[in-house]
Amino acid sequence: MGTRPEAVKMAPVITALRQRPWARVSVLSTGQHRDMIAPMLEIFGITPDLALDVMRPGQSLAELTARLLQGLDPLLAREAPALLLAQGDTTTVLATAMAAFYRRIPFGHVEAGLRTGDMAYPFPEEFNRVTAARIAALHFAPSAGARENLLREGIPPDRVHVTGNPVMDALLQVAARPDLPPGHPAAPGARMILLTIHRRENTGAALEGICRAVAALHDRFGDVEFVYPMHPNPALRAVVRPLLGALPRVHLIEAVDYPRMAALLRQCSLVLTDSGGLQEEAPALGKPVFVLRAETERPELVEAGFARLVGHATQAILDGVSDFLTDPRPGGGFARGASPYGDGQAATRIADLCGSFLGVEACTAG
Ligand SMILES: CC(=O)N[C@@H]1[C@@H](OP(=O)(O)OP(=O)(O)OC[C@H]2O[C@@H](n3ccc(=O)[nH]c3=O)[C@H](O)[C@@H]2O)O[C@H](CO)[C@@H](O)[C@@H]1O
Repeated sequence: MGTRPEAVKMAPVITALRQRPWARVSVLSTGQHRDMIAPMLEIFGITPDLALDVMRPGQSLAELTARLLQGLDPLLAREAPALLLAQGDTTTVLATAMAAFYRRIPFGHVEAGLRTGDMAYPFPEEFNRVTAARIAALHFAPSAGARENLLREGIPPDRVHVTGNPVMDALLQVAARPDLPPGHPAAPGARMILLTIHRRENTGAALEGICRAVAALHDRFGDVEFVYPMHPNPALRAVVRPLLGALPRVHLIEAVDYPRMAALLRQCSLVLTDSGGLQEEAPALGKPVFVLRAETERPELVEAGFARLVGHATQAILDGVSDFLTDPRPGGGFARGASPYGDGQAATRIADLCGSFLGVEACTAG
């Protein structure tokens, strides 16, 4: 794993595998987002066993991929795992799948089959996940739609399993903790909107467009407070601070740890985000989502009415969110109900499937 979302989604899988008598699990952190991954793993009581140090200032995606391959290969030669797992669509996942291929180690892909159908969007993630799927021996699809995408690409059906998304396992476990911290202080009766923005395509003019919509909503609705845990990327902060920093009911805060994120999700009335994970998490806690992207690889959320795709244009966001805030219906016209991403038992299913793939499942009986 290399980034914060990989940590949150793999933590339940690591825990489930570690409970199997047949499994010896090594956790490898590639260091892609080292500062964000370590605290996330700590929440789940996980410490990486192996670590790479691949980040260099200003390096290109090609350099990062090359450095990952060079770092992974000797580790795979030494550890010689029976199975290698990675989650999602980062450069770490692409390089892990390729390194496994070169060493002829079976690769299992968690969160398999998400697609926009556009290689350029999101960039480079669509390429990363399509390529990882070509290599994978085992595909753990979060939804029936994701499975269909893989079958359309010619992946044999017996290799594709709908497990749900382990983000559900992580969220439901953490949100149920008795020591969940408080969310963010807000005026009595205020409606809180949780905002996060971090995707490559939402920088520069796109980010400005989103911030102008937030500023206009702030001025239009006096009972609304925004809480924005900011991604550490300085390029994002340089745009956000001048546009939103002085507004009294827009709270720009540092990135929060996962229990605090669960508390903010519980507290909020609405989520505005370009995050994949938050799109999946918000409906699980009954919160509507406006997706600040032109396309989503999670169409089931939009089709079932849990989320609306609103892009980054100021007027579209302003109109969409204003309609929601003035809609008298409960939930503002958004759907509420069972999440399309499962019941919080994805990790157990993934561990079971790894066991049967390796032919050791009999050892887990009882
Ligand atoms: C194209 C795309 O959609 N790709 C996604 C992308 O990940 P992402 O967009 O989901 O990433 P983030 O938004 O960073 O968040 C992730 C987690 O961090 C929590 N969080 C957030 C802010 C904070 O202050 N404190 C927190 O605790 C938050 O609740 C959530 O669980 O790559 C993943 C890896 O392959 C993919 O799986 C995933 O499809």
